[in-house]
Amino acid sequence: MTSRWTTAVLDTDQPGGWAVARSPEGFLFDDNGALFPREWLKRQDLSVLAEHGIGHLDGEPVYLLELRSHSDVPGCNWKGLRAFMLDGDHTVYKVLGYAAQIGTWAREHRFCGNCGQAMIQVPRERAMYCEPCDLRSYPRISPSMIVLVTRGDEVLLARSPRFVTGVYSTLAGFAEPGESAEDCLIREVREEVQIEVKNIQYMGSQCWPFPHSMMLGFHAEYAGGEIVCQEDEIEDAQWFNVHELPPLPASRSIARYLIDVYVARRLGHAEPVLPG
Ligand SMILES: NC(=O)C1=CN([C@@H]2O[C@H](COP(=O)(O)OP(=O)(O)OC[C@H]3O[C@@H](n4cnc5c(N)ncnc54)[C@H](O)[C@@H]3O)[C@@H](O)[C@H]2O)C=CC1
Ligand SMILES: [Mg+2]
Ligand SMILES: [Zn+2]
Repeated sequence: MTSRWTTAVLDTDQPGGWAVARSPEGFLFDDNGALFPREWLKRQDLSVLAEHGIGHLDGEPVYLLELRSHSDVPGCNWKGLRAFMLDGDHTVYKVLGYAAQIGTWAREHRFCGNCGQAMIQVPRERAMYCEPCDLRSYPRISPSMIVLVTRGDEVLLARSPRFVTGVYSTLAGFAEPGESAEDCLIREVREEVQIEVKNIQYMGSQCWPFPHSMMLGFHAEYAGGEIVCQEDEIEDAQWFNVHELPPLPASRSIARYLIDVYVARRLGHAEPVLPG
């Protein structure tokens, strides 16, 4: 299967193509979605911070206009990336997720972290460059482990105070320097619920552009301990029977995929497919 969306570093001096506009309020959209004819979009009254050529959608070039602030465009509105993730065309969400990560990274790397001088976009490469320091900064990706811990018919799910009311999810956390994926997983499960795990199995990965996580998904079996929730991070954690699950995370998340796969295996149903 050929992919509808491929990333590329495009020359912003070339005319034409599609463009998306991103402000701190999210992406601009109208009845046709979030992709606009680029020449039309550039004629609107937008406070453009930077333009990036980000890839091809169905063979057409796509650009990002990263804005300082949002402004009123007749017939259009602004919407956050999360809303595009929850609903609508998955390929468009992938385009916007990539655009958001490039926009965030370029915005946060306008100045050199070493000497503080202005950095420049490197032509034909996704990098910001400081000439005096000969320093290149590339888009940042933060590896995060996410794990479904199980004990027979039971799955361990937890709530962060940040979650939507009632929703329980798998445990997750960012890798620290010096850790393997497995080290991180074991540490996060210990820190968040004081449970020990065994038989760690890699299940798949997912880009999570909020703002730049790369989720590495695992399954692990319970090996010991009683649940003790980490203060401030975990509001509640419980063992749930696969027949009596609480409200779960969004269907496009890897958290949901990890849960759905295990439930399907226990119940002998067809396994779901991880959204890319
Ligand atoms: N796609 C999915 O299904 C899910 C994705 N996630 C994502 O996984 C990531 C990690 O989950 P959490 O439980 O929030 O992490 P966590 O358990 O490591 O705790 C969050 C804390 O980590 C620190 N932190 C923030 N950004 C960091 C970074 N880039 N590197 C290192 N430490 C950082 C902060 O102190 C923050 O309060 C988040 O981006 C979250 O949105 C979480 C659950 C489901
Ligand atoms: Mg966590
Ligand atoms: Zn510098």
